[in-house]
Amino acid sequence: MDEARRVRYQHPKYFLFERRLMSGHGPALPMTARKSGPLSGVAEVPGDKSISHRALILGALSVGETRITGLLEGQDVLDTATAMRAFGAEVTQHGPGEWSVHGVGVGGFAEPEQVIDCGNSGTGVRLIMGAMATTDITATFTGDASLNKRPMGRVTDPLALFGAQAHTRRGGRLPLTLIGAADPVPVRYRVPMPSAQVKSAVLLAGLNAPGQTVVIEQEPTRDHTERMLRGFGATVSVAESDEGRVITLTGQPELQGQNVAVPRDPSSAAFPVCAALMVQNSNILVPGVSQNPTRNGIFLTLQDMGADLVLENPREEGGEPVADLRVRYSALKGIEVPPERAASMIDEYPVLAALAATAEGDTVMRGIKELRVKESDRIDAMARGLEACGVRISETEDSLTVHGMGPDGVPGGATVQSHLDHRIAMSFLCLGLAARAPITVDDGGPIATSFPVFEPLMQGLGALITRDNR
Ligand SMILES: O=C(O)C1=C[C@@H](OP(=O)(O)O)[C@@H](O)[C@H](O)C1
Ligand SMILES: C=C(OP(=O)(O)O)C(=O)O
Repeated sequence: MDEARRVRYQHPKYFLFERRLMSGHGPALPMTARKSGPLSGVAEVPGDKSISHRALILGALSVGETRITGLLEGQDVLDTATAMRAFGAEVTQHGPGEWSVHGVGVGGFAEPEQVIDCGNSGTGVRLIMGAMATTDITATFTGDASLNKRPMGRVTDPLALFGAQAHTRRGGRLPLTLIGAADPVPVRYRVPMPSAQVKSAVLLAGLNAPGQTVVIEQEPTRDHTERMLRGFGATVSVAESDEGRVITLTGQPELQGQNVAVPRDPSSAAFPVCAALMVQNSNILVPGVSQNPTRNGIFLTLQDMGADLVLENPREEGGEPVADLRVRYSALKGIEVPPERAASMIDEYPVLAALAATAEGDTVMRGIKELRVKESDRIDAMARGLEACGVRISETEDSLTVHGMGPDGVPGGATVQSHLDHRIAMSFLCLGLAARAPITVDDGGPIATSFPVFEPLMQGLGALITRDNR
């Protein structure tokens, strides 16, 4: 058995999840959440998914050793680790969350012998396509049924400007083969939608192009790639202009392996935090969560809704601002979420929509069109699921309004479809802890892509969540 598979099989708890995700089909894993007593205790959520992908990819593009602690061992990140091995890096797990990468240097990727299967991960496939697009090699990428529906033209279009060629029969979707540019040229690219994945793919491609690659984003999106590129030794400057945020990268640096301490994931933290705000009399602590300002929109929004959410012990860890989140149950009021905040909380709208159902009044979420091209169409998935649970919603192409029913008002008593989307599954399981009747999600398997310990962690706080196929 190769190293990649061995590492996966070392996680017996998640064996079922991973078997299913690796094969791309198999039995669904229905899960049910029931009305629970107050949640209490300490919720140590796993490492940040965005930073974990980047630590592996930048480690692979560096010379020398990168040591990573706190790596998220979710399936999305494990698939990126497997891909980095296929491109020639040595990636080793030393203990829980402790990994090392011996990189091949910028431009040093080898041509993979196998198809690169990124599973459920948009971040994985888009960043890896960027990282290989300016090397004279060819690779074929695929994913699961969800990823293979998602748009890849948003990445292959700018990569073509460097000289890379994408071939797909599926209208810009996976599976696709990317032929890297033999003589890459640097690029100036204005990202047409708020997307850190597109920005990052262009920056990673720019690494092996001579001269300066410039990426312009109209709205700031998560900035981990810029921060980490600098940390690995690249020259990256950021300037605000009338056009937006202008990021300039000097190509062909020699990146040096680094020590990366991955902070805990704010997107995962949002689930126990919102659950504690739905279940009356809850009081939990979520320590060491990243408070990067490009990621903290959900916490600001919860405070705007009236949440008793206190950031204790703010500090810097591994170059990221972090804090311990103390959350006490609070009766919330619906608000209009500032649309300019959308990019800083894009993955948190599903759980916010669930929480909004238990608030008093309407919660209006606008400027969220990007949610339609995530692991599922998240506006549709939340709208249909909430309706099934007896909650009234209104939606447009780029907005969702949830008409709150108050702390005890959500009927529940439904089975909701998760559409191979971890965040939809977790959001409805959180809502089920506060609804009058249990909520079942048809398939909790994908939760292992980003938050493999969700179930034991929530149970440890007192949440009544069970698997239904025992
Ligand atoms: O760059 C990243 O790590 C991510 C960017 C976001 O996607 P988009 O770039 O599609 O907005 C986010 O939804 C995803 O979970 C992680
Ligand atoms: C959108 C997400 O991930 P990705 O795009 O990497 O699949 C997510 O984790 O919510």
